[in-house]
Amino acid sequence: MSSSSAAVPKHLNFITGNKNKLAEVQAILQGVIELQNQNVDLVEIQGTVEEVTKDKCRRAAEAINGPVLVEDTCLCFKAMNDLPGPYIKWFMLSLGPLQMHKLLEGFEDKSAQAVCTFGYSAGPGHEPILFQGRTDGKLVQSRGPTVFGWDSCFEYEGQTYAEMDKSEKNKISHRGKALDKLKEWLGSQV
Ligand SMILES: O=c1[nH]c(=O)c2ncn([C@@H]3O[C@H](COP(=O)(O)OP(=O)(O)OP(=O)(O)O)[C@@H](O)[C@H]3O)c2[nH]1
Ligand SMILES: [Mg+2]
Repeated sequence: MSSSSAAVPKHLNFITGNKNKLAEVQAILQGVIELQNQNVDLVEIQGTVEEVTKDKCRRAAEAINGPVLVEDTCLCFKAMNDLPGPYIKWFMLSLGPLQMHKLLEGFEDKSAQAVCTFGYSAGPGHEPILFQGRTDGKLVQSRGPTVFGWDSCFEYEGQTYAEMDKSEKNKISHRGKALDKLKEWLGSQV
């Protein structure tokens, strides 16, 4: 039987191969809960971000046979009815941050939304619990260091993510907001 009930986790095993994500999650959860990390190459299905994250979470729990935290990040363009969404990684790999803005060149509306969805599962057979954060911004020509994905082409209130201090980004970012919900849930489990 599938169940979402679980005891309070003493630590979280964050399954990701993305070092930049890991660094942000470590910084945001510092002092809240111990974070471990394993890099497991997980198949990512097609679907809504919730479907993608739940499936990723179930696969991760089965792969390590224990409790896991996973995360999937989307970048959605309003002019494209929310595409590329969960498929942004492939656009990043193909275009890179310097050409990303060209995707919306033929559109007046440059609105973009960054969406971060964490999934926690207490182990195989335990239904994943989701925590989602969304930040509205727009797609712009790359400004700032091109260290992390599309940070340099996502502008929020006049600054790209890449132009902000890390702590500033974490306060308003899709990931920061999703982790606020995770922290709230951890607090409510005591
Ligand atoms: O500029 C950015 N600021 C961010 O805050 C951010 N978060 C994720 N990304 C990128 O968006 C795609 C998501 O794909 P994704 O969620 O499947 O990640 P991934 O495959 O790299 O790692 P994981 O699936 O092992 O966790 C990947 O290209 C990531 O590099 C970001 N880029
Ligand atoms: Mg991935």
